[in-house]
Amino acid sequence: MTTAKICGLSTPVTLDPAIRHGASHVGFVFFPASPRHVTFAKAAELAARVPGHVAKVGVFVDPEDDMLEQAVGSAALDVLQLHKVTPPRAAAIRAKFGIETWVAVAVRTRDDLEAAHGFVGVADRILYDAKTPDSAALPGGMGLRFDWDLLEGFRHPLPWALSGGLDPANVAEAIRRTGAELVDVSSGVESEPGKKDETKIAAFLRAVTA
Ligand SMILES: O=C(O)c1ccccc1N[C@@H]1O[C@H](COP(=O)(O)O)[C@@H](O)[C@H]1O
Repeated sequence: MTTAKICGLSTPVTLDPAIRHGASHVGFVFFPASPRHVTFAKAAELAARVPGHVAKVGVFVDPEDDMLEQAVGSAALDVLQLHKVTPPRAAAIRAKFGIETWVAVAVRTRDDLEAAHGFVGVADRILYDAKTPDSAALPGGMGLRFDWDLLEGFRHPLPWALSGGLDPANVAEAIRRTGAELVDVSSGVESEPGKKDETKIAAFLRAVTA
């Protein structure tokens, strides 16, 4: 059965429904340039509402150790989701924190998928996400999707998840075409950047389990 992470939650009024409607993972973004960025204090407040069966994922972009320490300490994170890290850096973070570690691989072409092989032994999961333009402020969370057919026949070296441009209308097809066991969404369940929408969250989670 496919499970789902709702990412970029920043208020109790959207976190609670995400949990109630069946998210397996909830994501908190620790990246100041993002409209979904949460402070350590806010993350602590939100994390306290999350029951044990739902995993708390911290989303980071090339983070310093100090940022990771404060986020892990305040929000009792279960998973570190790392964007823009090299395999040696991912290995160092995983060794230091001893927490399940996901690495985002940005995809535009079939060759981009090969980067996943570099993370064997240093990450627990690969998150395939659409590559954003070089000029973009964010490496994710922009509602961009990549060609899912690129995954066809690809021998995944690690457990993986699908993200990038998913929404309530396309997620069922995405799961059918790629066989993803875990899907991740941020902007596709928002009414505007950074503003999560309970109705869209519920529709997304319904579509995942349908
Ligand atoms: O959501 C963000 O603001 C963000 C910032 C920095 C790195 C990653 C971010 N989000 C991740 O991006 C993907 C896809 O998002 P979308 O559904 O296309 O909007 C997702 O994995 C988020 O975790």
